[in-house]
Amino acid sequence: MALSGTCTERGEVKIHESLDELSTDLADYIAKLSEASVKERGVFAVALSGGSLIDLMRKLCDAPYNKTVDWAKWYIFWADERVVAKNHSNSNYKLAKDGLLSKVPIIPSHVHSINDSVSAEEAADDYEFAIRQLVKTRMVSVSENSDCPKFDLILLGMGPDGHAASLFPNHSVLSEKDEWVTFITDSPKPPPERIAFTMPVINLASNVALVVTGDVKAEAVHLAIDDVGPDCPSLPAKMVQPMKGNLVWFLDKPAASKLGRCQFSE
Ligand SMILES: O=C1O[C@H](COP(=O)(O)O)[C@@H](O)[C@H](O)[C@H]1O
Repeated sequence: MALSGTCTERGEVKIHESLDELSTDLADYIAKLSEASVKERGVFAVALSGGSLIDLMRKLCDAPYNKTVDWAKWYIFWADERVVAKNHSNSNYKLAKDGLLSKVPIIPSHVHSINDSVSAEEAADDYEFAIRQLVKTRMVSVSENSDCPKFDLILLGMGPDGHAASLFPNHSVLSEKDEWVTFITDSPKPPPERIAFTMPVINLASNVALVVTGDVKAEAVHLAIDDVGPDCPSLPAKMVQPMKGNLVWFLDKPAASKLGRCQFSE
């Protein structure tokens, strides 16, 4: 069973006894959001990341979710992508295709991957243009006070350095306010060329989940969630603060091992 604690500005924090338990809880959370969104808007616009997240989503491919989720209503995006060919082992698209998308009946034309045959800058521009068209048709919802996209769910991982999507600590793109999709060519983690949703787009989503496992990430989890005072470095994961949406952290015990702030109850 997950131990759950609500930390006011930092969202709900769920700590799991095992990766198996976390995967079940994550599948349940995504399935419930999908059901609510399809009921309310007729569609579910979800942005994926790469890394360990996709394997942790694996239970969605099994019963009951493979049958109960309304896959035909899903629209898939990437909160970050590496600018490599789609069949490259570094591609977040390939990871998701192999681990999830090829195993459930998602409509291929609903899968919005990046153009990988251009530069990172052009890929970011192309992707933003594609999202703009889908915002016009409301396949992606729009925020109340701007023309910005409001994804039903953005699923993020976090690196040991606190990076989320491909937004790395101290990088200038962290302060990007005008673009929806940005690019980098100097990622400290290979491959160097990547695109990512900007912080404003992440923080306008209706729901954001940060899915983080392993003791190598415990210090960054502590810095991102606990109140560590004014000297706390500005971590991308800490900057994930949905303005009106809900934030949920899915952690395993090793990732949560340095957390001090939350009081948890079963
Ligand atoms: O490079 C990336 O890393 C992060 C974290 O990956 P993880 O394997 O440590 O979970 C991932 O969320 C992001 O999508 C990816 O491009």
